[in-house]
Amino acid sequence: MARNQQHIALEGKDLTLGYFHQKAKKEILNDLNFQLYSGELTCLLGPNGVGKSTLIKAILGQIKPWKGELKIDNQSLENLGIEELAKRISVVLTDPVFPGNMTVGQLVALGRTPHTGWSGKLNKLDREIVEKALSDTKIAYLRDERLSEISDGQRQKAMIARALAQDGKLMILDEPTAHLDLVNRFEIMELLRDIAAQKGKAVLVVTHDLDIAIETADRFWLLNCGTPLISGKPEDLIISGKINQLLPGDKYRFSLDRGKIEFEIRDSGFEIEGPPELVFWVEKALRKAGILNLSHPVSVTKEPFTIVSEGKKFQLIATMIDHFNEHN
Ligand SMILES: Nc1ncnc2c1ncn2[C@@H]1O[C@H](COP(=O)(O)OP(=O)(O)OP(=O)(O)O)[C@@H](O)[C@H]1O
Repeated sequence: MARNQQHIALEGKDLTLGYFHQKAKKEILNDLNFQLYSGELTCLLGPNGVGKSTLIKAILGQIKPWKGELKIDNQSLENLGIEELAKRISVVLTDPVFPGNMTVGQLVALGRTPHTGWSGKLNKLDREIVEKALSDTKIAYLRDERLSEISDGQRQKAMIARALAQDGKLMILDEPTAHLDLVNRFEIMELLRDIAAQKGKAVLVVTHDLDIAIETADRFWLLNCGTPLISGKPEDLIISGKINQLLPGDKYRFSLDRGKIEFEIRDSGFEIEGPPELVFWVEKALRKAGILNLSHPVSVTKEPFTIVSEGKKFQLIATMIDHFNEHN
């Protein structure tokens, strides 16, 4: 969808947030401006303690902004009651507490509560929506399983199914992939991306999982202490170097070539010849082994992988490092 047709589901204007702590004002975020678009998966990234959860609390109406305004569908949050917010925003928070003997089906049905009232009685449409949420998240087979008897990844999908059944136009998830294995982390994020794209929802995910966020997110919001919120396509933020906002100091840098965080590459004393992708891994292993310069030139060849140094040949980096350590 072209930008000028994109629907702004949530907007923050000059937002300042904080807490009252022991009678003193503790400002956490100031003058934030942002727009969250429908149909997109947006990942909110930033260091520990920068205020990501604080921003989520404000969006959920749990804390009031000290300054500025939050708008949902162009309506000020202040004018929306808690019940109205519950219909518009589906939330998956970290470590939710639900009784272990509750079944997956019952949990997902709870998502309908804002629509059914507290009686919790589901009508035909509610039941259809619950079934659809179970099938969209591919956990219909877990319907009768108890929450205490399924895996963390399955429970996370059940929480997402519950949020889907709630059917808010906005979905907010705080670290939904924490504690999951690599495949499940990808699966959850891809599921969220599909939900955004196919159902036109605005999905905001707080995450520390930079690799997977790069693979799946349509947009990043980068938060850092004392700087404005940076919003953009992950690829644009990588190319412009703005992604390095996540890495204060000069110890680490985001490598444009490799697409991940690395130690800042300073001029090394290495003279290694060969295909760049092999030289890269040899240099990395040497640096990790504390070897920061080589007294002799080294060359690397492919197929079979061979390292040649001082007339000696090594088929493994480990053997070369052992040799180097023994003779230096
Ligand atoms: N209820 C509270 N009262 C006072 N200060 C608080 C409260 N909750 C959080 N803070 C402070 O606000 C700051 C931001 O906390 P927040 O939980 O929003 O950070 P975060 O970016 O979500 O961190 P993390 O990545 O570790 O989850 C921290 O300094 C924290 O100590």
